[in-house]
Amino acid sequence: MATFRHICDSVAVITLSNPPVNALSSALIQALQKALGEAIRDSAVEAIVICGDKGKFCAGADIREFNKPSQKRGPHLLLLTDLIESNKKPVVAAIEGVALGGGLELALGCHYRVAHVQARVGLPEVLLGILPAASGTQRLPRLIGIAAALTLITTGKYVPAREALKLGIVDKVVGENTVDEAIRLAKKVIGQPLGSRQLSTLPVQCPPNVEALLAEAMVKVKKQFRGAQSPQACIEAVRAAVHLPYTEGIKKEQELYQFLNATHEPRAQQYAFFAEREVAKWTLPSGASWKTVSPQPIHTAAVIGLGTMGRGIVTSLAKAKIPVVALEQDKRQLDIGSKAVMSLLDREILKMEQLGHTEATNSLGPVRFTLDYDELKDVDIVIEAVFENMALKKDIFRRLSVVCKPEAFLCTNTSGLNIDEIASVTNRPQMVIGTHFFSPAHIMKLLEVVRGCYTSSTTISTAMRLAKMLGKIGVLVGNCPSFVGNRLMRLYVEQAVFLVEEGSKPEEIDLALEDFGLAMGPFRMMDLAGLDIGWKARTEIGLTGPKLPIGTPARQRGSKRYSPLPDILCEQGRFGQKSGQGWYKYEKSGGRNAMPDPWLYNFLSEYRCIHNLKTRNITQEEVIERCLYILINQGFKVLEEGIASDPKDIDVIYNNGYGWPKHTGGPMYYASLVGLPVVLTKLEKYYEDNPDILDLKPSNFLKKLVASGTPPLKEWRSHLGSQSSKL
Ligand SMILES: CCCCCC/C=C/CC(=O)SCCNC(=O)CCNC(=O)[C@H](O)C(C)(C)COP(=O)(O)OP(=O)(O)OC[C@H]1O[C@@H](n2cnc3c(N)ncnc32)[C@H](O)[C@@H]1OP(=O)(O)O
Repeated sequence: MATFRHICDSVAVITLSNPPVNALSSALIQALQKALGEAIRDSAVEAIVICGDKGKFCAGADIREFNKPSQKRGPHLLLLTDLIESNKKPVVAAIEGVALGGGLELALGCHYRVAHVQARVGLPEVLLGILPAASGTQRLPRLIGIAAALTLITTGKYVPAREALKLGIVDKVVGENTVDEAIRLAKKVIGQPLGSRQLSTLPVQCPPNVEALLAEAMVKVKKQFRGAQSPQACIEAVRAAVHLPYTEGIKKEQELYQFLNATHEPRAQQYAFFAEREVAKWTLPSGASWKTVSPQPIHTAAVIGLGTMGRGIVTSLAKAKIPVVALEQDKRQLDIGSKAVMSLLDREILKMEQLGHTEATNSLGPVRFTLDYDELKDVDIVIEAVFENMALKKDIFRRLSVVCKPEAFLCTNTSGLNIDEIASVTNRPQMVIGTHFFSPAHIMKLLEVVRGCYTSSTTISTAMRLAKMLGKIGVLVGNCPSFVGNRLMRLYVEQAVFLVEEGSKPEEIDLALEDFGLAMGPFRMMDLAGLDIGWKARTEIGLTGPKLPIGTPARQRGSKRYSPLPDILCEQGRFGQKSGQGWYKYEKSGGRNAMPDPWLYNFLSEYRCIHNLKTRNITQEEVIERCLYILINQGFKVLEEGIASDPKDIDVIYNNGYGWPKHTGGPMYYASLVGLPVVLTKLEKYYEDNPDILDLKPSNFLKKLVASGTPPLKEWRSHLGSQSSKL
């Protein structure tokens, strides 16, 4: 756990050991306390180095222990940091890999910190719904000042070693032999006064405008993490560091920690943390799984199409150091696309340089641009990323069948087209898979990996491995129109439009959902994405436009309610931000500043008049419930149909691809927080009021769970019964 071995020349080295990341479990904290006690008492020891086993200092408190009420990690760790700091023998932290959360707090208790150049440090507690409660909010501001500490503590950002050196978090950065260097430093400072190295005793250096700084930070986090309490508590704790002596500040830190711990946020965020790691551990009903099926190596890749998605995917591959061949259909598109890719790559290089990488250019994989399909003949994987047109995609896949080597995997980046139809035109349907990237593809963490009926488990394994190589979270889902993410999203957006027909204003709906915590309300999101995209898709399938049978009622398709509002806006040339007007108006075409549009109010009045729609007062509560519960209800249907195998798959998709607030855990976790009987009763009521909105009808699976006594979320899967899985 924590071992103490004697080193020559009187320096004791204590090694933290708790694989895989040396997290501070209560057992490790106890072992560390024991080892420290021994080293302090041992008169032959004059200095101490603390390091981590297997090249990782410490990833903080053991999150697996968070839900065990009897654990007392915090106070223990806090006492330990005080014990270390007040010790007369100098203590040096040798930071390799990571020093995060409690790991960094431990290092801040030490008198000196030496870091390996590739190490990262940070206080990510805020991302787990808590705050650094082992003195981090009090010691860090004393070390690096209020502004920098606020940024680190409220964002949870990981800082690379060189940046940590600039900020003053670490004293030295080394390229190798971190522990040896720490031992050398420890020996050198034996006998030197430690006063200035005891952070708790230092004054906080406050700029004159400190209150303004804190207020500004508060405004920022309230906007960025709407509805979440931990970022605000972090600021309150830093405010305590500004105004109170250290011991009083610590009391405040503990109080705020207890307050947060009593909310649902820590549990929700920690659920989200583990869910993200669990989804990589896929299992198929056949028994094949990540453990049994090896991925094939991917040394080279190709991307077809250099539109917005293709450019991001090429950049993402280059960032993962995978050599890419990027193909376009004609010279003009190739020129435009290649320039755009080069500019994205330049930005990546700049970012890396700012983070202290000296050889940033060499850390990207090479990209070759071409018009020639023959250049694809040797690549291990192809990702087609042309626009959403089935005929075009099929043409490309036919061609790939001929050109690519037989072992090459063929992926289609589609947000909803049928993978089986695409696979069926190839000579290797078992090697075809959907890879639904999210825009911007080089930044967004989510990758929906869509299994078709022919897709082999080796192909799944390879695509999931690719996600990991790209630093993304791959979530395996089944093949159905719009897969999981967009299938749920469509109903949420449609519900928002129905609410506008019934009397809400777009900005009221956006505000309600943004206050709930969604990154962007549905109308701002539609305007950003472009209303014409959905319009084209609806025109293609005959929901609107020339293919719509004559005599179809304007607000009905089959037995379902339909709103033609978005179609009419498009007919008026209102495509959203790109045309300067959509649900909102903008300062110019391409403008970002959404402003309520009086034109729309008049238009809506006329529309309601024509369709004989009576407006009514719609509460925020109804907006949230109808928009979110219809999405959640569809989540239950997706589980019932075996399109997703577990509620956490849906939550990971929403948290990482759709701006769902992580502090509520994701839509399915949120449903469990609200209580399934409540969700069911509300859906029943809304369905009764709106019998033509068929998707409000509660799913059988939701009803089954409630009838079974509302089991906890982790047991839902076992209640699915023998459904026909699409996985
Ligand atoms: C009154 C009480 C007050 C308490 C005061 C003290 C408390 C301090 C609070 C904290 O310290 S909270 C924890 C803060 N630390 C973090 O948030 C770190 C989270 N981890 C990561 O960011 C990453 O895992 C990593 C360390 C950068 C490694 O990333 P990598 O991509 O290499 O691997 P992963 O797949 O993410 O993780 C590998 C493996 O390790 C598990 N794990 C990671 N961190 C922790 C942890 N802190 N506790 C427990 N387990 C952890 C992770 O779940 C993976 O496990 P698996 O079984 O292999 O899936």
